[in-house]
Amino acid sequence: MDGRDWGTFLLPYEQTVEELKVKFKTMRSELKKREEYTPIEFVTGRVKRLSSILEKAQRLNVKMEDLETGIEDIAGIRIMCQFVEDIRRVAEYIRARKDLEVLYEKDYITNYKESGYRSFHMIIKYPVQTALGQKIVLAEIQIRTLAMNFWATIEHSLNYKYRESLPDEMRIRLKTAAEAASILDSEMSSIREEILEAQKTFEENSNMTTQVLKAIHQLYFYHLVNEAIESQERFNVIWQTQDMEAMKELLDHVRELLSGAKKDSLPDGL
Ligand SMILES: Nc1nc2c(ncn2[C@@H]2O[C@H](COP(=O)(O)OP(=O)(O)OP(=O)(O)O)[C@@H](O)[C@H]2O)c(=O)[nH]1
Ligand SMILES: Nc1ncnc2c1ncn2[C@@H]1O[C@H](COP(=O)(O)OP(=O)(O)OP(=O)(O)O)[C@@H](O)[C@H]1O
Repeated sequence: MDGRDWGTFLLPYEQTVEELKVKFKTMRSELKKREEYTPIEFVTGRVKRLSSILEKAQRLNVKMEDLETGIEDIAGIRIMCQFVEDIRRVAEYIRARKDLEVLYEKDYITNYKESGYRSFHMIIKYPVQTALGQKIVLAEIQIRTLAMNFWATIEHSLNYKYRESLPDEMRIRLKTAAEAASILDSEMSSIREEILEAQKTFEENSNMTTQVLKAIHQLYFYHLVNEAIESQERFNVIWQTQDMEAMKELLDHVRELLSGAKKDSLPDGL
């Protein structure tokens, strides 16, 4: 091992992790304010411990002088999402950023690892402004769902690096647990789709109801009193049954009455 000052070596990585955490936490709160929904649930980050850097360098045959390029995750952040679909959205936001450059991506969701591990990884180049000037460092961004994170956290604590020494039975059970987490993600996504669909239908129905009531009210302005009363009675019946097809027909009918009345009320010659 060389005699470099390891504390100083890690400084730009520490700054990178702090800056990236702030940036993605800010993105979370901004999106929440703008769109009421944010694809980012929470963000964590860490600088790899020296012992882990050295162990990985040995494992990957990276020379000491090549650590900065050979170990890509000395600085790492992790973005947790509620739904699998959110992961693609977050990746899009990252690709569009001007303050970093995506070097490459690893899609362990489509191509999950032998262990069962699922996540979306991006390796980025990040320019960090140090007291000595700009330094470009590599950093890893892991994007995953809460379920993927639950699995990976537990599997990590069971020491994924030494998986080779795990009994086969344990390996298989961990893989089965990863499948279960993936099924949970799919199920939550489909429930979410249905909830969004139901919310949309509710919104459309409530808009139509408002339009019908406004249109009936307008009939009085054109002295179509009988038509207004008859339409209101039809509305009352439809409202009880919540038959939105019939509501649409009523809306069309009242609109026809209104456009006829508007034509009749135009001055001669127009
Ligand atoms: N818990 C868990 N995490 C994993 C697993 N595979 C990868 N990871 C995480 O993803 C990171 C990147 O892994 P890889 O894409 O395989 O890249 P790598 O750094 O060349 O490979 P490693 O030697 O596994 O670190 C790792 O440093 C871990 O944080 C796994 O099977 N289980
Ligand atoms: N990109 C990341 N963002 C946030 N936390 C991470 C990231 N990568 C790893 N961690 C976490 O940091 C802790 C220490 O892990 P470590 O630095 O040994 O890295 P590892 O990625 O798990 O392993 P490897 O040596 O294979 O890269 C673990 O709790 C791990 O889950």
